[in-house]
Amino acid sequence: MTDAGKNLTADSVEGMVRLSVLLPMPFAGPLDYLYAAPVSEGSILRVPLGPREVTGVVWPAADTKRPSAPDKSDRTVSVEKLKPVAGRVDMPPLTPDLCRFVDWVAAYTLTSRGRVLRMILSVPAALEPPPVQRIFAPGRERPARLTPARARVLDAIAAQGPLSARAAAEAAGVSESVVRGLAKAGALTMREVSADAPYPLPDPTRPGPALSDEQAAAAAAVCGAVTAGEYAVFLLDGVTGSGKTEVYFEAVAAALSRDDETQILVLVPEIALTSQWLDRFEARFGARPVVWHSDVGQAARRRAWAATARGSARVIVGARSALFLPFRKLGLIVVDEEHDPSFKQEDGVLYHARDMAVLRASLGGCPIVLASATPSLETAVNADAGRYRRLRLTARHGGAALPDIRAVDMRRDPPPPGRWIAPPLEADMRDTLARGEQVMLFLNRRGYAPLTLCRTCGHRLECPHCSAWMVEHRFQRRMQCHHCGHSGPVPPACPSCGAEDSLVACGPGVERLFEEVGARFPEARIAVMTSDTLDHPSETARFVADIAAGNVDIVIGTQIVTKGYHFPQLTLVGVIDADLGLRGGDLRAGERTYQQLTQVAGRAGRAARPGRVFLQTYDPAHPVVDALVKGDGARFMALEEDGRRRHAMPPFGRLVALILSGRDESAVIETGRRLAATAPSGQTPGGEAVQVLGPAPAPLARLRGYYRVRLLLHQRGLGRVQALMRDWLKRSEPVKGVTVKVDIDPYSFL
Ligand SMILES: Nc1ncnc2c1ncn2[C@@H]1O[C@H](COP(=O)(O)OP(=O)(O)OP(=O)(O)O)[C@@H](O)[C@H]1O
Ligand SMILES: [Zn+2]
Repeated sequence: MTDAGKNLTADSVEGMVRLSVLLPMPFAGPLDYLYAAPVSEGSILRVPLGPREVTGVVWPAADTKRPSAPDKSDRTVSVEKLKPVAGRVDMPPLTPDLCRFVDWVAAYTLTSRGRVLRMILSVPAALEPPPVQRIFAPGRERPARLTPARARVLDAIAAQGPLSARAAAEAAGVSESVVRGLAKAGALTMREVSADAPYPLPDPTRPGPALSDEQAAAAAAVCGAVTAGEYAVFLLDGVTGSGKTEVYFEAVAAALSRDDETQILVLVPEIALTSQWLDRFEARFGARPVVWHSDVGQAARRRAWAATARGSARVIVGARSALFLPFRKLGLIVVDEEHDPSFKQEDGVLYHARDMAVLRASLGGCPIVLASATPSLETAVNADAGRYRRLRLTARHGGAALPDIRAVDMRRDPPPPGRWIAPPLEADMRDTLARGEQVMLFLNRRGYAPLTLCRTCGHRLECPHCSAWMVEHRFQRRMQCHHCGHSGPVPPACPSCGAEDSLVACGPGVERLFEEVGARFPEARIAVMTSDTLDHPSETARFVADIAAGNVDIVIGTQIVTKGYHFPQLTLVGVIDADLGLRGGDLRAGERTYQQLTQVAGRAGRAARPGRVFLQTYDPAHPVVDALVKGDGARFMALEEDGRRRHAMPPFGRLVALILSGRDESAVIETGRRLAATAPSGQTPGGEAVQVLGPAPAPLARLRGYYRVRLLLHQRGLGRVQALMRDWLKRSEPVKGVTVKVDIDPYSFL
């Protein structure tokens, strides 16, 4: 890429050009700098800022169509005051559609463009020249003295090709000084190469499985759009185990086959990014994709970022932040498990990765596939309206039946006191194990018990920093707050009344369930899968391989087990508390519980033998339970849709949450009062009714020592709310020390 790009953004100023440069920092708009020559938009530069030198990007003029955020313009600064650019970074410019994406995300989420750019330039080290590595190859001289150690080094390099000193020493079982000695003697030559080996290329010409008619039709539709290179949104709506992954792999193959440059992004919920998925990809394409998520180390991040920017990384699979990677030529996006709540980012810039992925596809002109067995209502409504194209897979692959789901009425068939598995589930567990098949028990609660209280005085163990109970983790012998991570030893006596041996655990967590299962099935091999026991991907891989190989009889897990696993011998799923997600009554509680239980039920009977699912519930008539038992998800979603439509709730209306927090409770309350006093009400210019609810203490009224208060704006219609929100926020100053977080389209109401 040369400087003589065609998108010049600069005015000439006495031989120097004026460039508008956006910095990855929270303040409002781009700043102007001078440079000796025009530079293409998107180019990455080093510029002075006060005493520092920082990275910035030559920014295109605002897109007139975007919902514009008023920027502090820098245009008024006179030329003499502008500083020159310090230098250019050797990296291809960000593409025009990526720059526009930053503008749109910032405008939509009501944040500054600089903060969004910071999510793109997330790996500063990737902008440095790649680290080099010294490798040693055979030289011209024969060493005068050929000791056995030296001979082994020469043999290793002759066999394996050029090696680093460390690798050669390891291969020969000698110290590195032997390698260096050979180099000094001229028997080896040293050269410097980039430490980043290129990623192996996935091969799209390898044959995939023979697809069923339904699968083939779905794949053809997506491949058509991929080959045409045009924006289209597909909803791949297929029951669990129907081969959605196989279908989108075909689209990946089509995108790879287009040319040598097209890149593909697959977004998955973080915990679904499993070794099983990666193995499947590798089996299909002969190479692993580039992986991007929070557990990827610094060196791998740097390498992945740079390779994405340079275009040499072809397939990237990642959690939501992968959406902000600097692709050169994006030709396909897949969002797997599109309904998953973890696509909503709840820290920093609050965005929904699925929605922003659709935006990115539309700006970049590429197709996007949203895949799910339980599409979100948002997506389903878009599909029904014809904005998205729905592709259905109605059957499991290879004729496997969907599992038989039944409710266990806990009022009629309760487990004995202090136990959590009801008799009908226990009986089926015995039969299943006797047949040599596997059982999965699902309980979405980490730790031993959700609550510990004192039998003598009724005191409950609470987190000192949050309005939340401390959760006992018996495996680690500690109490833990699941909101802030605060932890401490299990107290020997009640901290309130001092009574000894008086603390009792209330309710079940997975660890307690483990205890019960161990006592009732002493012969069974039991594994507990939670984020506590699987804190590293390699550990998860081992666990999963063990289960798939049949070395485990009973798997007990939290939501971590619901995502995408395929265990052929697993035929029974027991949901210990099907009502758990329905309590609390947030807007999407029913929808989310339906989705989660469908996913976990979908792990049962995926291969030759049929599956059964037991839902333990105190309310078998609840519409969610009823829909699962009758296999009538469509009716449940229709009901849900009716309710939302009637109340003009998303996706038929809009919500914006304001979350106020600060150390001083009265300052937080006062800020809430001010915001309420200036709140919009009545009708928007578009004629949609708006109403502001609150301020009210957040359900998590204290978090990490901060007091929290919430307000909720509800607009009965889908007009844009951003301008209204900006005006409102401008009208009232928060009290000093109070932060106001704006959450457009909130998913969490805590
Ligand atoms: N056409 C096919 N030929 C051979 N195997 C297939 C085919 N389609 C699907 N399978 C296999 O069936 C199993 C289920 O498929 P897959 O995991 O793609 O389904 P899914 O719809 O993504 O499932 P879920 O939503 O439950 O995660 C996998 O082991 C997959 O390899
Ligand atoms: Zn806490």
